[in-house]
Amino acid sequence: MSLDTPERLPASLADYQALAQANLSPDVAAYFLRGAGAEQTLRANAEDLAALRPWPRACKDLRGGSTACAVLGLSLDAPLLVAPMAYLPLLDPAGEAGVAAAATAQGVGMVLSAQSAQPMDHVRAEGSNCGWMQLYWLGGRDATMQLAQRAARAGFSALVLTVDAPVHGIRDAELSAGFALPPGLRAVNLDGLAQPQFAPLTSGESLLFDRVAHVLPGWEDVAWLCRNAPLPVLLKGILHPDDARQAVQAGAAGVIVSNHGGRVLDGAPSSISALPAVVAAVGGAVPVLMDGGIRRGVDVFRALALGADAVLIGRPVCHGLAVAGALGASHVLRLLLDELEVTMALTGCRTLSDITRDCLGPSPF
Ligand SMILES: Cc1cc2nc3c(=O)[nH]c(=O)nc-3n(C[C@H](O)[C@H](O)[C@H](O)COP(=O)(O)O)c2cc1C
Ligand SMILES: O=C(O)C(=O)c1ccccc1
Repeated sequence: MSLDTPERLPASLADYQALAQANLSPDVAAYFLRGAGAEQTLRANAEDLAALRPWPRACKDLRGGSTACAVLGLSLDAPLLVAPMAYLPLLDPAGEAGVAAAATAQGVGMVLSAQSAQPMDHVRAEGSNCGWMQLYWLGGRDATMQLAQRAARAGFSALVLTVDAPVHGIRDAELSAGFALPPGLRAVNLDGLAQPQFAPLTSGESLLFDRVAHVLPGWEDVAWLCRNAPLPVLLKGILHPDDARQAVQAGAAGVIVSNHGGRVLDGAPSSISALPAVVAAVGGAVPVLMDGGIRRGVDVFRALALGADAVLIGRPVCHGLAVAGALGASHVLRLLLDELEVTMALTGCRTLSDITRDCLGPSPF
């Protein structure tokens, strides 16, 4: 399939994925599309969602239905946000600002990556629905707080602290394709913030355990950030219910169930399989979001049925951006929204609160 054959327009996110795969250079495709290790978790995210069966219902009253919702103060047309993703201008010059404009046009939210290659003020000027800023722990309290303050000044309304990637996952496909950032592309929003410097290793020392581990955050640092940051802090990358309980105890304003799209610990449980236990552990104290493997509107429905308050979309937005710039990203989001509405209508759900565990049919096994 190619964009030169207008008689075959992309009709689903799968079409966009195929087009993006065909058109991107192998190294960029490896970075954006592939996962860690043998990609077990990347596959499980989608497969475990697909195993859940929406249960059709007949003759329900659908008048006045809506997908609108509020998530931690964000008013959205549907419970959908673009996930934070680094270095989007590698796919199209519109980059993060183009995706923010697309999200805003479609009435969904967006989380800006700390590794955005465009300044946060510019991104928000192009798309005000880009309301949350993601960050990593920057090696110490001062630098992390400085970034939080930059985000507050730029008008973001929440921070998303990613806690599932204290070290990079080992991404075989990226390594073998030789992916490297081209000169000129960098995380501009981190300019001027102190980054940890490591003393040389002596023999027998491990870079990870003897250097990096000394600048990683503990729960006391997370609690400190939640207490002192100028904005509410969600934690992204929670899979274990005990971590979810810790997050609430530390003062997190929300929890995002995620395995980083299968890019960090290969073999980790799929997000959807981890969701119910996290929802139970949080017990309604704060919103629970999830991401990983959402490729159809029915997947959004499946996640909501298992208790998510909203979902984040990662790679499909990259596919749309790579194929047709901001318009492609916008169309990808539109397809998801249309599919969600149709799924709700066919399962007899008028509003998001109608989407419950009972809306899923018996397992085929
Ligand atoms: C190319 C790429 C870059 C990413 N960069 C970040 C990042 O900077 N920060 C972060 O918290 N997560 C990052 N993620 C993870 C996403 O936010 C999200 O958790 C994941 O992509 C969701 O899975 P999905 O791609 O199957 O939808 C990245 C994911 C991809 C694919
Ligand atoms: O690629 C990623 O998934 C990611 O989260 C990241 C982390 C640091 C720098 C760039 C991207």
